[in-house]
Amino acid sequence: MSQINFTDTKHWLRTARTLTEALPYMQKYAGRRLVIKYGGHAMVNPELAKVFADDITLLRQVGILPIVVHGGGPQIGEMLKRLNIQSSFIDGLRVTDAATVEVVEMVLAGTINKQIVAAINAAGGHAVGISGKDDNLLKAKRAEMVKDGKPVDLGLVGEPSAVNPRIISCLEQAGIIPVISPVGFGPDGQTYNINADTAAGAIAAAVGAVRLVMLTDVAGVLDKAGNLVPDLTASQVRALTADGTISGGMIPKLETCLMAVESGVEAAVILDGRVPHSLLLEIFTASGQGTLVTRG
Ligand SMILES: Nc1ncnc2c1ncn2[C@@H]1O[C@H](COP(=O)(O)OP(=O)(O)O)[C@@H](O)[C@H]1O
Ligand SMILES: CC(=O)N[C@@H](CCC(=O)OP(=O)(O)O)C(=O)O
Repeated sequence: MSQINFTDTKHWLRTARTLTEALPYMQKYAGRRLVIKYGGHAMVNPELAKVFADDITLLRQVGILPIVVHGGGPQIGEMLKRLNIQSSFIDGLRVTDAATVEVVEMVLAGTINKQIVAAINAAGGHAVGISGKDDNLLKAKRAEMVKDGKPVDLGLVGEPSAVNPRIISCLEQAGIIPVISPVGFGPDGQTYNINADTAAGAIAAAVGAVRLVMLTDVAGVLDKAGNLVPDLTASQVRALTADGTISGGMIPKLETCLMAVESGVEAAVILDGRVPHSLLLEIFTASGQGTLVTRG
């Protein structure tokens, strides 16, 4: 519905018509938490990365509480290649040995986390980067996977066993945007590689987020003919998974969306991170973007 040019956030904010359109949504989301999963594929373009930082900053400036949980799968892959460490995925999850988990933590909690933090701060926001290890944010246990009736050993892949969101509240109270890398730790101090979608979903559920937004590199969930599916309920997601329409990285993404909406998050959205300002378009306009997942 909106014909406004979204390529410049400041222009967008100055436009009275846009403000009129956005105001009810600003009021709806004011003071509420929005968990934004920023996928590794969505962050490879530096111009889009700047736009993302602008949008996150803007959300905070209008009184919404964004929590960024980031991935970095392609960037981990590049570093593993440089180090001559072989890597493979099963149903969207990286099989992770001791050498791999070291690289995962280095790339996610080091390079990528700090890039995002620096971009938000350069955009005029206040961001602090943490990982799941900080203040016990993400406790993890070894992930269990069964494929074709047989158990699959993914190594040091973790799934959240407990989320302690205290550090998030502390940062928010100080006006700071938390930027979280999905590295967790087990009871014995073992570092676990948690898929960023899974971590974002667990955090969204634990903090009572109003929405979980997943920024990725496709328009949303596509059907077998390649057309965008605008809305999905839990039973439809299960059917699309069973008939193979959904594969690879889309599997943990949709499983997470289901878990989130079943845990009280109002809705989860899979959005095209390649479209400038898709986040603002989704949050502040009536014409939703991507695929909206609800309990149904
Ligand atoms: N039905 C589907 N619709 C859209 N994408 C799908 C579907 N099935 C599998 N995919 C794959 O899932 C990918 C998104 O997952 P992933 O690569 O893990 O993204 P991210 O790095 O953003 O987490 C898409 O690029 C696409 O290749
Ligand atoms: C267990 C597992 O698969 N962990 C992921 C963590 C990063 C991630 O999820 O990044 P994206 O969101 O960019 O895919 C990995 O090692 O690639």
